[in-house]
Amino acid sequence: MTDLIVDGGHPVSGTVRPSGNKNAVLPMLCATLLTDEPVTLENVPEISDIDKLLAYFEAMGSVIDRDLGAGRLTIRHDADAFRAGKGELPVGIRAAVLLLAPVLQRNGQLTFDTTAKGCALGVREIDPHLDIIESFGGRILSTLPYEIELGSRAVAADLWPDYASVTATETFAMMAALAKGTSTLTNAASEPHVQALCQMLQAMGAKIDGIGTSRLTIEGIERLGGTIARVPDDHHEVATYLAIGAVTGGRLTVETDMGGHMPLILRQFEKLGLRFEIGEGTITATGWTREITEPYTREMLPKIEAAPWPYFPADLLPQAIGVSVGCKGDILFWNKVYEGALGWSAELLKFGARVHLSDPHRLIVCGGNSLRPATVEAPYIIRVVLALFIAAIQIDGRSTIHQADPIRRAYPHFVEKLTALGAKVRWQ
Ligand SMILES: CC(=O)N[C@H]1[C@@H](OP(=O)(O)OP(=O)(O)OC[C@H]2O[C@@H](n3ccc(=O)[nH]c3=O)[C@H](O)[C@@H]2O)O[C@H](CO)[C@@H](O)[C@@H]1O
Ligand SMILES: C=C(OP(=O)(O)O)C(=O)O
Repeated sequence: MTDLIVDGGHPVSGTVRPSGNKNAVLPMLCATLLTDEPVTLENVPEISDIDKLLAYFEAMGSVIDRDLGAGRLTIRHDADAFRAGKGELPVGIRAAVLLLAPVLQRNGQLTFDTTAKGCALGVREIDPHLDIIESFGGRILSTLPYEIELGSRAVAADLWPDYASVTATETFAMMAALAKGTSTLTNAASEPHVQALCQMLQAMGAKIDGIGTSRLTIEGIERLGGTIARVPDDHHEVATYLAIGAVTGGRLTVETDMGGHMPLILRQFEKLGLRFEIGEGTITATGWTREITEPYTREMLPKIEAAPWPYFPADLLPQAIGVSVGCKGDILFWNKVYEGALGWSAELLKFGARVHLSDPHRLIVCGGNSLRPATVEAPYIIRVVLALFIAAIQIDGRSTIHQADPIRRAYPHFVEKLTALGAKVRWQ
């Protein structure tokens, strides 16, 4: 069942709890390889990327005890079991690249031939990861497949990469935590999920300064221990549910402790006419004016731009685009991260929207159109399925989204959660 059938025009109202953040739980799971002691993760979401990662761990001989209902998972990698394992690195998930550092730290060598591509957003580079590994003393012996060796203990490094990469910062943290000496990373990514990984490493004994900033300093230690860590709620999911509630004319409350991370995100959706109420541990979408906030600078087009944290996240830009097709005015969306993240936007024309792709990074959506239900094709991009869904659910009548299953990578029980809130949506 890969198609989503959406009967739009019904209010989505009530209260929902978000799941754990995919982009936090994946590096946290990979970091469990840095110790032989058990690690317990709480608030673990039921998503397909985790299933792939756990299948790999099991094939390598790791011991996993997962309580799906409680969202709890305990994992232990005995040194010998993992060394002798015959698992293949998972494909179709970007997080495969997050296995390079901890597997090297554990086994001293690694062979891989996966391209570690997840969503089809353009080139998904592995160079920043390999640069970091080489800086810590790793040697690339061959390419395609890549054979990497880390003969002895990693040696501390000072790095200042071209840009703030989420997964490359996580690779840095996993190399530096066990390296000999003190390492620094300037131009570090600081997304909530990067912070969550660093906090978990700290709880395992790592000495990390600068969490949440663009400069990380890590004093390496000889061994890390087990811990119990909670995966943070997914701020992307929080914003997505709020958008769905608002565009359907519902009143939707999300219960979460992520409010501190949300001000800039909510402000971008407010530019599209969404209205919110902030409570103690809750955010409620209360309405949608459809009016786009006009800048005082009259010669400027209203715009929403996505870039590395603390900017508006690239993983929320599609959802904002999905809202905007129902607005009355014009607005520019600017993806400063990916060079191939907007090609799907022609699908919006099928709903009767008017969009203009200025270049691979910029899209102008012209509002005020009368929209109609449509059958659309989703690319292999999780958040674009949500964009098409948000467009569909605001329009009276039945729409179909083909190949919608990438949402299983990040939005657990999507249909069940929405059905409980009054949405008319099902898999087919
Ligand atoms: C498993 C995981 O955590 N995936 C997330 C991670 O992917 P990932 O870590 O792959 O994304 P990066 O932060 O490396 O950025 C992706 C690409 O954008 C380009 N780039 C990025 C930043 C920049 O300032 N300049 C620039 O050119 C580079 O081509 C880079 O390869 O971060 C992305 C950006 O938040 C998110 O969309 C992904 O969901
Ligand atoms: C782009 C995403 O994921 P990945 O990097 O895992 O493909 C995403 O979570 O939106």
